[in-house]
Amino acid sequence: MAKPAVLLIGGLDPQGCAGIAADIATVQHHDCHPLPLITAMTEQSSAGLTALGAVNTNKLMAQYRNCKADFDIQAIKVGLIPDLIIAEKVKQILLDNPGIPVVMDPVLASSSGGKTVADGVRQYIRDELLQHLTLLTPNLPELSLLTDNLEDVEQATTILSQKGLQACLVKGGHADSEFATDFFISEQVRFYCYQTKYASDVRGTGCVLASAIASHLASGQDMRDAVVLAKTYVSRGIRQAQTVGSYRLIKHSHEPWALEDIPRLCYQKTLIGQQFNFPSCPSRLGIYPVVDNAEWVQKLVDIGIETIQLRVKDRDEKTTSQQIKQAVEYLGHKPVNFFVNDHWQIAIEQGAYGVHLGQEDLHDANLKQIVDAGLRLGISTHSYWELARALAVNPSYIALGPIFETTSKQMPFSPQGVERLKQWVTMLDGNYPIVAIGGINYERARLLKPTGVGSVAMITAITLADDYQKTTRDLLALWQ
Ligand SMILES: Cc1ncc(COP(=O)(O)OP(=O)(O)O)c(N)n1
Ligand SMILES: Cc1nc(C(=O)O)sc1CCOP(=O)(O)O
Ligand SMILES: [Mg+2]
Repeated sequence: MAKPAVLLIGGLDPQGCAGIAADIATVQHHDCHPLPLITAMTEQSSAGLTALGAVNTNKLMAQYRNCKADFDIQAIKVGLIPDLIIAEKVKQILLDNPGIPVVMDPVLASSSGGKTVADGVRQYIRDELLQHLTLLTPNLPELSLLTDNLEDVEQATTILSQKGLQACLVKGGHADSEFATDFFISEQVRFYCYQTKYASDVRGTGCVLASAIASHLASGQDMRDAVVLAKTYVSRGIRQAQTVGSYRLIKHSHEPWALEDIPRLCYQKTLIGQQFNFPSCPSRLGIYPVVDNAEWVQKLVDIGIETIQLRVKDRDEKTTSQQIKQAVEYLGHKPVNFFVNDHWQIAIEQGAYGVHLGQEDLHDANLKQIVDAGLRLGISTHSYWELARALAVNPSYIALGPIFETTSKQMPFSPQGVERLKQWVTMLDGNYPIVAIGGINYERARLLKPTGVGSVAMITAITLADDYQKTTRDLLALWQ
């Protein structure tokens, strides 16, 4: 398959640290093809930016037409716009590519100091370009410059969205002593992404972040995943930063991420950095049937199942409560990891071993109450941003699904596949037990075993089996 082409509109830093040079390296590392369109031949050093060096617009447009002639542009990243004439050409290019994701890192002042872009450019970005962008990634000073010194981040981003901006990622949006926090806002969703602070002396990080997001969008990723993946890439790059000349630069690499590289995600400012300490559960939870009544719990535990979930849906409170109570009473002191799906209050009341919650369930659940009651917590994930959300909660295990196509539940996620599961097992190894779920039967469980995943959960493979006892025994023997 052809590599997605990403048009990079920005300035050349002849020292190769920021701007187009950083963009090219990033896009290439994301398996996309960079189309560098240079707006300015800057003169800069560690002492600052001394000249912007806007290029001739006829040359710029001739270069653009050449790119367009041979490549199918899948995303555009915009960086330095040195003057108004170039700004007008950038608008022309954006209008020429309707429906293509556009990420803009508004370079309004060089991080190394010195010359800044003309005042008119700032106004032009606000009045003429914002409405054509998919995402803007300002830092706090840039956000302030674009909104006439508004201090309040949420108010400032609201103003930008009134100008037609679709989404904004404010870097360092809520500066805090321990964490570096970004704020993402779009019409559909708003969230905070936070991480322990890394060294701040690394150059070109804004360019790398925006180019990485553009690359993920070019590859068809969801915006939330593009943001979380790009932030992970930047964090790892900063953690492994290398000294080059007078600078510290991001290391571009394909090495696996460390858990600390992934940002934590939450939906409320008050939850930034809030840690929970759920009790641990075995690192290998084994064969994990998910059933809808207490009778199934009894039948499967009698065969030797040690981890099981009661998932009662669409039943009244009284029946649900009775089912959970019946299962707990039957289990008594048996060494069984008994999880209750969704109904965390009843799980606490009845003294279950743990609770399983999905991402939406997390909005309503009182996690502190679950921790205080000593119950374990499992969380569903189906994407990287959901993983970032789960990590913020620090659960007892993380479920990834659907690994294969499932008929048991309608969901907007395509199958994750075996390779993705393998990647998560490596990444979370030793920190979080993983449960794989979705379309898993005996044959598929056999395929998943070499990934090292500690547990496979299933509904229909057992509950609709011709001979559920034989199927369960076979699965237990396979997972020995
Ligand atoms: C082990 C396991 N993994 C995932 C799920 C799904 O939970 P959730 O996303 O909350 O969806 P519902 O089960 O409530 O429909 C699960 N139950 N168990
Ligand atoms: C309840 C559920 N949650 C999933 C997730 O991906 O979060 S997949 C799923 C259904 C699993 O049923 P079966 O084993 O019959 O495919
Ligand atoms: Mg649920």
